[in-house]
Amino acid sequence: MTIEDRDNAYLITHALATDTLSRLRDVETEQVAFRKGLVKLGRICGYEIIDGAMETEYVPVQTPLEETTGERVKGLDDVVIINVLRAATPFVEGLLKAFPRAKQGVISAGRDEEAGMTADGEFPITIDYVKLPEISPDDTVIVADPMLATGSTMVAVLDHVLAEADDFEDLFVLSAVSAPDGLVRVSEAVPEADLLTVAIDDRLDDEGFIVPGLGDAGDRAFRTV
Ligand SMILES: O=P(O)(O)OC[C@H]1O[C@H](OP(=O)(O)OP(=O)(O)O)[C@H](O)[C@@H]1O
Ligand SMILES: O=c1cc[nH]c(=O)[nH]1
Ligand SMILES: [Mg+2]
Repeated sequence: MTIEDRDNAYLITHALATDTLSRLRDVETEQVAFRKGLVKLGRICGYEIIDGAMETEYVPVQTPLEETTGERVKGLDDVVIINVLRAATPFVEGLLKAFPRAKQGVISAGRDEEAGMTADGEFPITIDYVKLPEISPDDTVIVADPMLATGSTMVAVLDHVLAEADDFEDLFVLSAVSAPDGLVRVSEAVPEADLLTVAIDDRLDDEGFIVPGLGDAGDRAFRTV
């Protein structure tokens, strides 16, 4: 297992995750490679969640030669993945390779960049669209967004999730890169969530970008700059 406990977050330290993230950070990585990198990182993170957080059970298996004992992951059908539009879309595509039968939700959320960051280090968040599946007590809920900067978006998203579901097996917030301030904001607002991230970076700049970070993930994946 390559998930390490770091105070209020769990770091996904798989070598392929850090390798992929390093390529995503590179300013020379162009749109297609960037998008594919997010897909790959989502798949690796999905496998790590399975390895680190899901139970297995022993089951009898009849091979073509004889009966033996196999080990299966429990609860693979009881997974809900919530895609925070838009940067999470390729990340979620990768996660779905690990959880192909997941129920999916979508929340469109955006920071009001023109309003800018408040003195408290938050952004006003606009939520345009919310469509969530039914969340059951047995479900592992994964809210995916590659960037956790001030945490304002994630807190707003989790408000919607928790308004519709208060009973679930686990609630994971999965990101590729997180800023320390964002991790603290989300863990204080939603203590029942476990925060999983591939990297915890140094700081936020005056515009609320993660430094060193990887820039604007949505713009790089969707080529809107
Ligand atoms: O932690 P925060 O300070 O809230 O910032 C993180 C958010 O910013 C990005 O989305 P953005 O608002 O750029 O929307 P986009 O995905 O459409 O580009 C990112 O994908 C997060 O959703
Ligand atoms: O650094 C950041 C902060 C918010 N959103 C991004 O895409 N990148
Ligand atoms: Mg963006």
